[in-house]
Amino acid sequence: MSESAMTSNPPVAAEVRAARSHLARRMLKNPTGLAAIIVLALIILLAILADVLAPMDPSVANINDVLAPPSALHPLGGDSAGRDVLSRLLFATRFSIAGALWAVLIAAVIGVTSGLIAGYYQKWFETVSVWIISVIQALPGIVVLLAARAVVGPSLWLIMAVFGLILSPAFYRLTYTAVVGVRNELFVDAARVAGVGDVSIIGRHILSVVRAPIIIQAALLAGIGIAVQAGLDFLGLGDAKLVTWGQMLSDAFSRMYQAPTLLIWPSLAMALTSVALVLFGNALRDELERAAGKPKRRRRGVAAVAPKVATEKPVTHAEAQGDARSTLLEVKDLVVGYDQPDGSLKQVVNGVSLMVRKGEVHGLIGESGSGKTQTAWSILRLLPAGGRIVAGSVVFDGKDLAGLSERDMVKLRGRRISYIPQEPMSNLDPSFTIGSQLVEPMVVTLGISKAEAKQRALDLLGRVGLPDPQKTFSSYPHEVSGGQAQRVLIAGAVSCEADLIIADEPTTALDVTVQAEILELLRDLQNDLGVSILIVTHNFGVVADLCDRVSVMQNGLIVETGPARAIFADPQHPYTKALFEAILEDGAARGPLAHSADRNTVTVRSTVTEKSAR
Ligand SMILES: Nc1ncnc2c1ncn2[C@@H]1O[C@H](COP(=O)(O)OP(=O)(O)OP(=O)(O)O)[C@@H](O)[C@H]1O
Repeated sequence: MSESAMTSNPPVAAEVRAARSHLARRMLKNPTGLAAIIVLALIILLAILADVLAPMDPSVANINDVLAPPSALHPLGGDSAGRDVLSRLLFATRFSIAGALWAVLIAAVIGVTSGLIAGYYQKWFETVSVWIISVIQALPGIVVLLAARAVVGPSLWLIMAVFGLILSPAFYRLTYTAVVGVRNELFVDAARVAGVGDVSIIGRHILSVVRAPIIIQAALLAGIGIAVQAGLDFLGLGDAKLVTWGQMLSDAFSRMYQAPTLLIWPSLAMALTSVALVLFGNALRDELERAAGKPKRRRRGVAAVAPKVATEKPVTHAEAQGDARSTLLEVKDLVVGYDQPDGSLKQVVNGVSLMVRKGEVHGLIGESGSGKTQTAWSILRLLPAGGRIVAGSVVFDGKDLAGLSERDMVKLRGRRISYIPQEPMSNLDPSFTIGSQLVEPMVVTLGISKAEAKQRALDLLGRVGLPDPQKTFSSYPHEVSGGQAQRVLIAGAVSCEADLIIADEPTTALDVTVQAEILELLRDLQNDLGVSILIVTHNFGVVADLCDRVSVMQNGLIVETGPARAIFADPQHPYTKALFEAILEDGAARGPLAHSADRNTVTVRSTVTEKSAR
């Protein structure tokens, strides 16, 4: 399948995620949503313009207007003290809405911030915040409010701030769950690898996912806030200096038999606002569900495998003559393990040593589950939760990355070491255009202006073979094919002029024809830029096509290492031989591969190789 053909068949989940970015437009097309937005906008407008619209001062009483019926002077009549009901209703709308919003704001700030931090960083913050949130939830809300009223006095703002604290667990749980769901997304990892800091990742990639559920929650809690505040005022516990719907209700209730209509206005205002808030929340949720259709997000699988201890030394081949390039990356005796719930350690890399020289393409090959990806992630220091470097060193350009602080690693990722992932689509955030995802790391990492970064991104998109860079720049990930997305990620990997690119099976998720094109692109870029590449693969065709040197991995160990040509010519380790037996054919050699004399005498039955040899 060609790239263009693939364009017509983008993954459904990607379409679905992109649809979220059009949520506001969809809400305006949803009749319930639109009606709720109009009603809420009108109510808020009345509250803001109360000073202008109110015919009288809401607190001025006139003995002649006590329980006065509606008239030209008092369109809604007078209350029990002879104050204008319409004016009071307008000001009550202002203070009731402001009180509820204040409580929701406090709840959102506390709940969302702690939920984001606990979900993203986890560890001790999660433990502490869960404990505090559980304590808040265990407190009987109304008792706390009454106690707070006794302590702080009849202040609307202080009481509603305490109510906001009581409401905060609702935001915390929502945000925490959403963040945990998205923090391990590949596009979040990709942003991290590109050198984007935690604050930017949280603000841009994580908050964008949780903001719609937060708005829904805020709408529903605002309704509750209005009801609780009215309840307190109704009981006479509110601030007598501020007119609210609760106070109006309390006043009307005391004169229910003389002037029952007084109950109607504040009740109507409360009911209308609460219903509009609930309908707004429901419409937003419906639109989200319609757009999401519960997309399945891919997560790294956790497979069970028996740990293997390093017992054998890798077979090493004599170095290629005249290769005096200096070492860029040296991994020594690397052991990676995952802490298990029973306290034991599951070892997945058992003492790997390998070396990548400047300007060299090094292949890391082995069967599925042999630990190639774990080795690559260890170099980037991006192991999933629970995983850690147990022993060994990862020396990059003279620095041991295994002992580097996270802050220093952030500076290194993207700038000095970049990453090309296995699944291009999952590594692009569906909510943002491709252009913005290329520009952001360049602005952060290279410190250049947005305009400069845009020009650079357009040049790179052209350089990686995308026919219409401007169009791709403005496209969302679901609007390009898998091959095009991989070209975009390759552009991203070279955008900050990294010295080392770690490519984790960069062609696995692609159609074979596209695989060949991507390998060709990598080869060209490597020749032009002289960048070092560590390529993880289980395909000898890829090694033959690209690599100067190769390390063969089995069960978390390197069993054989050396120049690709030497290993192809004379594999020593039984495992390497077995791998070759599985793929080599006896036919005549097809002739040199296109790019390098050092990589030119290998015969491999591989569509990829065949294509590039053509
Ligand atoms: N989160 C995890 N917890 C525990 N073990 C894990 C975890 N992730 C991976 N592993 C184990 O690490 C081993 C090596 O996995 P790795 O992903 O490095 O394999 P690989 O050689 O890259 O395979 P593939 O080619 O299929 O990607 C696997 O056998 C797996 O069981």
